[in-house]
Amino acid sequence: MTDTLRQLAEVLEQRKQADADSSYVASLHAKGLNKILEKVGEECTETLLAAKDCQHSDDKSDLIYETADLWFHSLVMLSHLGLGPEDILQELERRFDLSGLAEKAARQHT
Ligand SMILES: N=c1c2ncn([C@@H]3O[C@H](COP(=O)(O)OP(=O)(O)OP(=O)(O)O)[C@@H](O)[C@H]3O)c2ncn1[C@@H]1O[C@H](COP(=O)(O)O)[C@@H](O)[C@H]1O
Repeated sequence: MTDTLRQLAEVLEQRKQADADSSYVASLHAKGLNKILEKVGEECTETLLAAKDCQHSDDKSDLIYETADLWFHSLVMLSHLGLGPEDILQELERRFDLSGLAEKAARQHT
């Protein structure tokens, strides 16, 4: 699973140097951060709608498709800002064995 993210991140880094006419990722970088954020927001909304629509259905394919779009555009956003999936995975790993409720309580006492 992590290997897929690593491979995609490598492609995204290569596409920073690519021609915007032949690469969707390069075209997003060329349009700049605001366009990338607009796409992340759009995909986020589409993911929420797909989740609502499929909650009582056995067919979750739309949710899988929209979440893939959201993850992909989030990775482009991170790449644009000099970050990659390894930074997020590292943060998630740091949180292993730390209850969300305990973490929240600790924050409220600082
Ligand atoms: N995983 C993806 C991926 N997921 C989604 N998309 C594109 O993201 C876009 C999603 O935007 P929308 O659904 O809003 O469609 P749209 O209306 O065409 O978009 P806009 O015109 O509104 O920007 C579509 O063009 C999809 O093809 C992706 N484009 C590329 N990748 C990966 O990135 C690699 C590099 O892509 P290129 O830079 O195009 O070579 C590819 O080999 C893939 O591995």
